[in-house]
Amino acid sequence: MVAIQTDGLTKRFGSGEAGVLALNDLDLTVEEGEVFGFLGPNGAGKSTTINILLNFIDPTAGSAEVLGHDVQTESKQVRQRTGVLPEGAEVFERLTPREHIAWVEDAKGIDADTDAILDTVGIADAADRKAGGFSKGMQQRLGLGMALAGDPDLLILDEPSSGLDPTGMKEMRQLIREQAASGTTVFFSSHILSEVEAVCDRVAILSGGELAIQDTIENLRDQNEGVCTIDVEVDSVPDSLGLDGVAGVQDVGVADDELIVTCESPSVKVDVVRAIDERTTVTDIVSEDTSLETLFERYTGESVEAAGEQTDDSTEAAEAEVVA
Ligand SMILES: Nc1ncnc2c1ncn2[C@@H]1O[C@H](COP(=O)(O)OP(=O)(O)OP(=O)(O)O)[C@@H](O)[C@H]1O
Repeated sequence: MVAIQTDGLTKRFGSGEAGVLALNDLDLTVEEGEVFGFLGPNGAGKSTTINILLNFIDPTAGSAEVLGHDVQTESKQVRQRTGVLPEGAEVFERLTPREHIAWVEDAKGIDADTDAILDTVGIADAADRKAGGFSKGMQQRLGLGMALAGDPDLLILDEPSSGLDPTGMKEMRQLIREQAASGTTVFFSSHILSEVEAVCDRVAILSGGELAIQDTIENLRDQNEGVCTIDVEVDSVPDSLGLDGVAGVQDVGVADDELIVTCESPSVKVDVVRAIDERTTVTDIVSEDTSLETLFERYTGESVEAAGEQTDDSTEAAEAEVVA
């Protein structure tokens, strides 16, 4: 079944020359059980899309369904079955996390296992402390806890790692994976492309209010990778490399015990390694995939930095720590 479907979704703010076409004829499909990454530079229309899905704003044209419910006429059912972490989640300063979850229980008419949720998001120790003094990361964790209340079928997370430290980011990935494994569809927007790459089944890239592409990251790579290079380390370079007969090999270079082979497409790489392996012992292979960053830049015409990814030293250090 389809978790999110938009047909010709269009949103114009204002009119005339001062008007902004925030979304233009967006057709998006998110299957149930998927982890779906929603990407795009600042102003691409991501929040506008999410706000329409949650019926916070009306589309100018087109329609959208969430979990089979029309977002405008059946928004109550949509909200009942959807957990939302808005961008920069704000908390009620005078309420404790326990009271926040109780507030969601009231609003949605559901029962939640509050202790288990607060434990999952890592703020069980602060369950009865007023949220006024919470750090941004704790607020984000609390926001996520509120999204998880009632065991929703769909999680919509707007920049979920915003404000989280490296440990928090790692836990967020883990949690997204766990939610997906239990059957929950996860739809999230992010500027942190490594995060998207690590957890998503499919992505959509928005650019200027229009859908530039939606596909699996693998397919995007396959379609976009042209000429590529593979470095094959061998224990001794044979007199004849045996690569003349391999279709798709464009060039071969030798440096010490390394063969640098240029292939016309990624699918050639396997044949290259097999051919070399028949004549000598392959000790290492280095092959770089097209990164999501490259794809993002290709589809949006913007560099990731310009599009809003934080690439300051602290973020890079944090990411490195997470990967490690
Ligand atoms: N209430 C509004 N009134 C007028 N213009 C708006 C309004 N909300 C959004 N826009 C405009 O619509 C366009 C899309 O904005 P939107 O917030 O959806 O982008 P986004 O992809 O979520 O960006 P970001 O990554 O910066 O959050 C932008 O040009 C924005 O200025």
